[in-house]
Amino acid sequence: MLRASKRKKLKEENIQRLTDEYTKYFTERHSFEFVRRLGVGTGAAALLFKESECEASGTEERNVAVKFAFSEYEHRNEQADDEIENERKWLTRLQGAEHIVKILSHDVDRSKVSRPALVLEYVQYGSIQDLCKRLKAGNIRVPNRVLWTMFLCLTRACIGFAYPPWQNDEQESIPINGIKELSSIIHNDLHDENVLISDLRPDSIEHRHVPILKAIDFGKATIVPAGNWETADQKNIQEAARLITGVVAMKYSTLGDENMEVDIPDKTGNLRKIIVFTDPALHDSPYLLPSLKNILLLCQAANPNDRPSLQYVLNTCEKAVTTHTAQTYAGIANYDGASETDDSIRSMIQQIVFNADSSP
Ligand SMILES: Nc1ncnc2c1ncn2[C@@H]1O[C@H](COP(=O)(O)OP(=O)(O)OP(=O)(O)O)[C@@H](O)[C@H]1O
Repeated sequence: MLRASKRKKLKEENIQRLTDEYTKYFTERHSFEFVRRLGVGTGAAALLFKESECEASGTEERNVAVKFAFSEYEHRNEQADDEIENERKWLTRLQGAEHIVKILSHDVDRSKVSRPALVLEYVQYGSIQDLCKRLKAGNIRVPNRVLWTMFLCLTRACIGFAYPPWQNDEQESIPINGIKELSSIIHNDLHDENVLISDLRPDSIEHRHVPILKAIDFGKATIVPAGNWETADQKNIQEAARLITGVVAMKYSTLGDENMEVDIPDKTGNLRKIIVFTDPALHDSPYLLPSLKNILLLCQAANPNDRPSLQYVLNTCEKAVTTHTAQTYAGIANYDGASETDDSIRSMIQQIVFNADSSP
């Protein structure tokens, strides 16, 4: 058995060797320039490159992420390689959805590199986990209106999984009259390091002040078989609501889920007792609008059949994002509703997202 320090050293050497290999490969074949390492997960590492392309109008530059299979333990290498290939398959199928990271069309010649790799759109403002760390350090509460927008993003990502194909950064919505078949794809690993923060979209109501979120890491994605106890939509929306719970609780990777019985109004407004499995910080939060708290709780119902449909969650979030103003939050006791104005939201996002250092 190797000592932890020795294992760490070997791991670092291994990542560096693969980094050198990919830098050589992409520099020679694709006019890429290595910038820095983006992150290391359990089965892969990601590198940032600057890509320059000569167009008639001059040289165009863009940042791209290269993700390659890597694992700390050799016996898991094959699994890590399989996950990259699995991710390639799903990202190709889900290509074009606005809230899912794009796979870029650079095939990697496997005979020239030792491990499989993907070239991806670079999502530049760090993960939800990075955000939670900053919130915790600054003891900053995320305004309700920002939470609604973030949840709407993740709901659209879930719709993205459910109804491919998509085209040209298409905003995901439920197709009408069954013109698309339900895919039953589950992401299967939608945790706070697998949702990254991208840019604002000044011409979009949803992303004028709050940047767009994108799901990454489809290595464990799969299809839920028909007749499973939990459908793909039920599982995906539960993971999405849990992620927002982490933002409310300012906890990252440390949510302490518990079963609890709560009274929640159903679609018709009747109170029902429902068992939910979530961190008590969500239920106990004094500053959330009841409708936001309820929908987050409901999506984490222990019985998947109690979770709402994607259509219901989409309609509820869309309505909140498009109609709520700071005034909507004026009645919450001991809460400074001024933090819900457009100006406050803009300056908070500037402080905790755009001015923050997202490099490791
Ligand atoms: N497209 C991207 N843009 C920016 N950073 C990225 C991108 N893809 C990956 N990263 C960074 O690299 C890290 C590792 O990537 P990823 O989560 O996909 O690896 P993994 O080993 O499959 O993860 P896990 O441990 O969740 O299985 C991410 O947490 C993120 O910080």
